[in-house]
Amino acid sequence: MDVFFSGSIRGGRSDVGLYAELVEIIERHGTVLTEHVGVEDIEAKEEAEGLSDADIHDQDVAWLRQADCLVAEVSTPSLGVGYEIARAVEGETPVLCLYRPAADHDLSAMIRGSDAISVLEYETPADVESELEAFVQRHR
Ligand SMILES: O=c1[nH]c(=O)n([C@H]2C[C@H](O)[C@@H](COP(=O)(O)O)O2)cc1CO
Repeated sequence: MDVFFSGSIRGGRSDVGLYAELVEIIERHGTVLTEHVGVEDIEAKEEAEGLSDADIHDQDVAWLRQADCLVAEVSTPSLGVGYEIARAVEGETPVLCLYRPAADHDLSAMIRGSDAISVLEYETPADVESELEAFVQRHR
């Protein structure tokens, strides 16, 4: 089972450690196509590999098409994450968003207000582990 994990990169990297923990939980149940989202210095690595913005976009859209479901950490707002969520919804790929109410930003109405998107509020990965596992298992 393939999971697309979305998390902020250019929107801000303050939650990168959390992304890595969530990726680790999901990887117990399937393949995370985008585990690079949880890698500390990913932009430097992509640059060293010579990846253009078009390469990044096209690869991510291909992974979105391949994914059985999408899990997004949405506490740090990100244009790229919002774009990936919207494309997943359009493609009828199940979407689970994880949001920490203690974060600096209120969750967008375009996420919380969508019937096609499930939102789980949490404080630490341990709080959300069993529901996250159940979501991933349900969409294998
Ligand atoms: O270098 C990148 N690699 C990459 O895979 N992405 C994708 C995956 C992330 O879920 C999302 C982050 O978007 P943003 O950079 O706008 O915060 O976009 C985004 C970037 C940079 O925009």
